[in-house]
Amino acid sequence: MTRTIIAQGTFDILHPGHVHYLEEAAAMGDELIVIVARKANVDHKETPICPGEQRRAVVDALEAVNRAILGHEEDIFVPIEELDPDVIALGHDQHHDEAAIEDELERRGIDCVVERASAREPAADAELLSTRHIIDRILERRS
Ligand SMILES: Cc1cc2nc3c(=O)[nH]c(=O)nc-3n(C[C@H](O)[C@H](O)[C@H](O)COP(=O)(O)O)c2cc1C
Ligand SMILES: Nc1ncnc2c1ncn2[C@@H]1O[C@H](COP(=O)(O)OP(=O)(O)OP(=O)(O)O)[C@@H](O)[C@H]1O
Repeated sequence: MTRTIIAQGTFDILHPGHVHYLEEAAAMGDELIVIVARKANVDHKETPICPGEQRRAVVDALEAVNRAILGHEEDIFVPIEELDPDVIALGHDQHHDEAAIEDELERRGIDCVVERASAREPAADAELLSTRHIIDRILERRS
């Protein structure tokens, strides 16, 4: 049986940290589906620069990713109910609480475990492993 993994995030300006996360998530099973956050749900940091469909299409083009979809506008558990994954792979710094997600999965009768992925260690000196850091660098260099 196919083991389906879900990863999620904003994925505004891609960098090697995203690739690390998605490759690690893909290695947890057979099929990786990525839920790309809607702008309205990115409320814990600055609004993404790139439109949602653009963010989705670029993630969808990555080798580790079988399919990327735009998330639900209001209820983040609707796509999970539809996709019925075996594992939700949380990013190393995602603000979501594992126990709260597990409670909601149980409440909705979804049999799925929650795993936490690791952070990418900077491979080279000047590697920029955060969208915010890339934007800060652009502002610094171009202003
Ligand atoms: C299990 C799970 C499912 C998610 N599904 C959706 C969704 O359907 N729609 C959406 O806009 N965001 C969804 N998200 C993304 C969260 O809203 C997201 O973590 C956040 O907005 C993106 O921030 P980040 O890139 O800092 O992780 C989901 C997150 C998790 C953990
Ligand atoms: N350096 C990294 N190593 C491993 N995973 C990462 C790294 N950077 C981001 N991720 C993961 O990729 C997913 C999407 O991240 P997100 O789009 O928030 O990018 P970000 O670079 O962390 O953004 P920002 O720096 O603007 O907060 C999240 O699950 C996050 O944990």
